[in-house]
Amino acid sequence: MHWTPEHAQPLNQWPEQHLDVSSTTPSPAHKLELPPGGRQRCHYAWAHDDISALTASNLLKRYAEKYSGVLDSPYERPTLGGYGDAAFLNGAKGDPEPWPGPETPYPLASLHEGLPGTKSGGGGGSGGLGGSPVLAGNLPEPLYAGNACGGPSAAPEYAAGYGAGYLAPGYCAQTGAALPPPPPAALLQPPPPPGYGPSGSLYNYPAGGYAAQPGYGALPPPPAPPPAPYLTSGLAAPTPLPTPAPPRPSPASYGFQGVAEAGVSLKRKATDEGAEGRYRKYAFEPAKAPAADGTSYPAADNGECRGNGFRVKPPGAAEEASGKYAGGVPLKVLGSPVYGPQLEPFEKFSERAPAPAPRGGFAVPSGEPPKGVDQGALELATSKMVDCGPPVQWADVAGQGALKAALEEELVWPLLRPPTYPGSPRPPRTVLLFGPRGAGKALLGRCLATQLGATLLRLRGGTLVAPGAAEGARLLQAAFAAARCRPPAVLLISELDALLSVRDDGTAAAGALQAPLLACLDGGCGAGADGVLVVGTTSRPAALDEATRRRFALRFYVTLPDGPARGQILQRALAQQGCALSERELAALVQGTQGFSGGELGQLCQQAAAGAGLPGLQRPISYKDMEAALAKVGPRASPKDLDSFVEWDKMYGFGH
Ligand SMILES: Nc1ncnc2c1ncn2[C@@H]1O[C@H](COP(=O)(O)OP(=O)(O)OP(=O)(O)O)[C@@H](O)[C@H]1O
Ligand SMILES: [Mg+2]
Repeated sequence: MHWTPEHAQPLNQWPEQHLDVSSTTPSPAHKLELPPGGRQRCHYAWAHDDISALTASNLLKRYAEKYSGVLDSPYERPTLGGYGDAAFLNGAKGDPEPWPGPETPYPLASLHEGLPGTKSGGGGGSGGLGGSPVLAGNLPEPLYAGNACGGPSAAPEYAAGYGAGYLAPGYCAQTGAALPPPPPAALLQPPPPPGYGPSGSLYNYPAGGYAAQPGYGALPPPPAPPPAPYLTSGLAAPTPLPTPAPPRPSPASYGFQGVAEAGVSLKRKATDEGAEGRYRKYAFEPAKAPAADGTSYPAADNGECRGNGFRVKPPGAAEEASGKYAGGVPLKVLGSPVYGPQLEPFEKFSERAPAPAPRGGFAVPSGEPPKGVDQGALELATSKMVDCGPPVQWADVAGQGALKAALEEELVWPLLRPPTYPGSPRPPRTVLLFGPRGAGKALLGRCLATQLGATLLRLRGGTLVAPGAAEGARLLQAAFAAARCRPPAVLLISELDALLSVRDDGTAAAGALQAPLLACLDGGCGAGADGVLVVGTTSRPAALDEATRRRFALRFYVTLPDGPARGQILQRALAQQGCALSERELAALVQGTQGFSGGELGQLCQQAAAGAGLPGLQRPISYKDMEAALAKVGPRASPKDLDSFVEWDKMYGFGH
């Protein structure tokens, strides 16, 4: 469509123009019925996204080049014909015709044409509602009803330039509450002259806003507008900020700035659309879900020595004073790497300073010897039963990770923790460790004493039974009394099953020492007092009758060491013999000692050492010596035994 003088008529007398920017004839879809009494509706292409991005960007470019020149030169109202560039009218694809005459302002000036207050004459703009590239096509009502649709007009002399900026490409009043997003900008214009702007009288929106634009009222806000021809008017925009689609402001909020900002972002959208379809990136985006948190913390590196490798003493290294704990300093006892926080080094039990006052439930009044206990027996017990071995850290027990954790959580911490409230349940004072011979039950008992900072008193069931029931009973009571005298104390009774005679059919029978044992466990002879923990161990749990079994609040299965634990025990034992097998040999040995207990592994190494020569004269143990020793030392626990442990654990154990 070409610009004709009829377009110079007042806006509301203009014939309805519904131009599809892609053609000069309105498409049926674009032909909107005028609402009754409604004013001229201008429906711009961008609301119906008829203009292609390419066109928009071409137009943008072209106008940017052309329009920028205008701003610098005194404004001359161009002749009417100057706006009629068909390309802009119709956003026709392909290059628009050369711009006629001097740089003319943004063709939107025509929007002001015929508006009250606009300078008459020649009209302006590029063909009025349908005349501007912005206006081409069926775009929704301009926001400024006073302008495009009969409102007060923009100051004429700036109309085109500023009006263009202000009226803005594709900007027309919405007759409804739901307003299309403001058109983008051509709006990067220099600020309008004073009085020309939303606050000026120029814009008085109809009271109560606009009726809903057909098709807009009830619908969800339209998608962000596609690039529109109005972009042609924009000067070279500064790099618009990547802004999300502007919120849909109410009509009154559309000031020059508002539109400018919106224009900028929309302009950016258009160019972005034109460039790589980045338009969408400025549309409103729901917040992205935070990245799925799939990252787990890397498992602790068990490869390091602290994890589960014994710190092997280099061959020939001088034997360190015993009593030091693992941490690179060889111990007399076999041990596994650090478990849990490294504890303070302890001195030997006998030389050690008085045990640190135990904290929490294990704190006890100073040990008054219990009444009625034979003093002789007490001294005997104290001298014979108190264990002066080196402290044992969790790390000195190879493997058994789950069991160590259970012991710490179920026993050590509750004992060391102060009673949470008066009358709170007392922590357990008795624990039964059962499992194959040499599996490390006593070692764990010693470890508990170290963790509790307690005096360790050890006795074996077999030793008690030997002198006869009466003597045994006396010793037992003395042991419990001694423990009571040196709180906190751990009373480790190994081979508990020996205190109970067992019928041939394997069922438990009341043994000679069962009665005194139960009495002591029940608190007689001072055992149940605070500050004394009784650890019973047995490799024949089935021999314990129910009465005895129930006296132990906790019951844990001490299993045979697994492969890695066997490797650690072997390494340490061999290192103490000044032997260093190759990795491969060690691996073969670990493989060949399946089912061995820790005790049996120790015996194996001792056997190999014997094969390597007399003590003190022996050469380093070789793999061959180990192979020879394997012929003599084997695992004692049979698969049947192991099954019975598992069964008993299922029935009476605490699992871990
Ligand atoms: N897990 C282990 N880590 C390090 N050394 C171990 C381990 N298990 C056993 N040992 C060593 O094996 C030997 C026997 O251990 P312990 O006396 O604790 O076995 P036990 O279960 O009490 O045997 P028994 O049932 O015969 O009393 C000890 O020298 C101990 O240091
Ligand atoms: Mg033992």
